[in-house]
Formats: sequence, structure tokens, C-alpha cells
Amino acid sequence: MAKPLPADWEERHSNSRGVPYYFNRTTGQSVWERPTASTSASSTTTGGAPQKVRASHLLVKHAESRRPSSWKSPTITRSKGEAREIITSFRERIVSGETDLPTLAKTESDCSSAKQGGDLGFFGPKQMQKAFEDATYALQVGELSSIVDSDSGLHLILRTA
Ligand SMILES: O=C(N[C@H](Cc1nc2ccccc2[nH]1)C(=O)O)c1cc2ccccc2s1
Repeated sequence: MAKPLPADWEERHSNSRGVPYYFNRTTGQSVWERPTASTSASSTTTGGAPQKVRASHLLVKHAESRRPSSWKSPTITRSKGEAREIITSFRERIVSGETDLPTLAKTESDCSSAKQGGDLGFFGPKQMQKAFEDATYALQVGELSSIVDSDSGLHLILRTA
């Protein structure tokens, strides 16, 4: 008797292969192997490109950012060094448990996603800047990144799916 499927997973039939595959109703991912509790979001159905991921982030822009302007400030003049000091203190406040990334992103992020707590929705390979994509795919779901440097500025990333 096969073990019951973890929550949110259902067995479907692949007409092309004539065998069952497994679909997660929450994340939208599908896998060939019967999922266990540890099936991660980056497992794939065909061993090809990794599945889509979801993340929230907090962005601190600086004078060298690709677009040194945001909803918070029409012209961002802080140096990259100042931005690093700022985002380091934000990370410490999150890690200490004083606050959480979505709450802090709402008021502090220089990305327009601040309105939704930094949530970027689901994205796949080649959709975000490479440094951001690589950092996100390296995270486990629920994990907070170190400081990530992209052409847009300095980020903290929380992988959510
Ligand atoms: O590129 C964006 N915003 C830029 C800043 C920025 N640069 C990024 C680079 C990688 C990931 C997120 C990033 N956000 C801006 O406001 O100048 C995005 C905003 C939003 C909002 C909702 C969902 C996706 C996105 S991507």
C-alpha cells in the first residue's frame, strides 16, 4: 500500500507517457516521482529547467543603481556603502525576530513591489536579473538570503515557494 500523498498533492495521469505524475495544487508544480514530505519546489518533471519559484524581497537602491529612483525618493543619492549599512541593519532586525521581511519591505523597499510586502509572485529562469535568480534558486523555501547585489541595488530575498 503506497504511503498517502502529502497535503496539496494529487495524482494525475500523463497521457503522453501513460504513467501517473503528481501535481501540487498550491505551487502549481508537477513531478514524476511520488512526492514525499521533503519534495522541494525546485524538483522537476523532466529533469530539465527548474520549476518556477516565488519570492519576496526588500531592495535598497543607491547612486549606482540602474534606475536610482523609486516610489520613496525621486532621486536616490546614497552611496553603495551607505546602502550596504542600511540593508545590513534591516537583515539584523529580521534575523533577531523584531520584524519580518514583508512588513519592512512595505515601508523601506525601493522596489514598486513594496506595496505588496515585496512579493514578486512566481517566476522562472531568465525572468529576473541573473544575480537575483541564482540567489533565489539557491534558497530553501522559507529561507532569507544574505545581501544580494544586482544592477538594481542591494536585496534581501525571502523564498516563499
Ligand atoms: O523590477 C522591478 N522593480 C524595479 C526594482 C527591482 N529590480 C529588481 C531585480 C530583481 C528582482 C526584483 C527587482 N526589483 C524598480 O521598481 O525600479 C519589479 C517590480 C515588480 C513588482 C511586482 C512583481 C514583479 C516586479 S519586478
